[in-house]
Amino acid sequence: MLQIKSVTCIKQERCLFAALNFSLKSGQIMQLAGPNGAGKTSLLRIIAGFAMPDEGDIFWQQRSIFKCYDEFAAELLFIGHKTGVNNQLTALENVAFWLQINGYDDRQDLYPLLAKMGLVGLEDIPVRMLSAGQQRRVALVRLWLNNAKLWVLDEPFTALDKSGVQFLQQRFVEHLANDGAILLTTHQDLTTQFSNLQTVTLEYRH
Ligand SMILES: Nc1ncnc2c1ncn2[C@@H]1O[C@H](COP(=O)(O)OP(=O)(O)OP(=O)(O)O)[C@@H](O)[C@H]1O
Repeated sequence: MLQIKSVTCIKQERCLFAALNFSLKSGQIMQLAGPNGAGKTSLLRIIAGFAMPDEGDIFWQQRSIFKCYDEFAAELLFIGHKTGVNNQLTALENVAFWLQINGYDDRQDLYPLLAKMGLVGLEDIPVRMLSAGQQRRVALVRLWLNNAKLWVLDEPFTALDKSGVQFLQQRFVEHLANDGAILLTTHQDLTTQFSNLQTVTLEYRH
């Protein structure tokens, strides 16, 4: 499904990683580990096609993502550090917008979806007035609103409480069972036992 071939990244004359190789198949989850500054976000951004590697290439279904980016992008859901949520809008308005751009029926009842993420009573408040964890919950509603096969998630558990972390991992299980694949960074251990979990660790290189 996804192959990282011989990928090198250099930032400010520091080589973050060199000739990195790994692959991810459908049904698999991969945790990218490593200390602050090791290059995890840089790698995720390259894999999502937002930045070019200094060397190497990323393949999706055997083709370079840089040569078939539109097809790859249609299969990708990237949720990064910045939540991608419009802070001026309410949670409900954000979700209605995502539904529209993903071609879903935007007249459906959105309240149950927000309730799933523990946002009952907060649906109509501008997102900027929510806590960091609540804002992240709004951002993560997107995991229920698309058919992307590959999820690339940078620190998805940040600011979530225990129940949020658990709920998110249940969603991961569903996605993997539907032949999806997940690549994520997290500084905390996953609490769900995933049978198809792989870990890649980036060391901090000086
Ligand atoms: N846009 C940029 N321009 C220059 N240097 C950058 C840029 N983005 C990141 N870096 C540098 O690249 C290195 C790796 O950063 P990156 O964010 O990929 O690390 P990380 O492993 O995700 O860290 P963390 O665990 O703290 O999120 C850091 O030393 C950082 O200063």
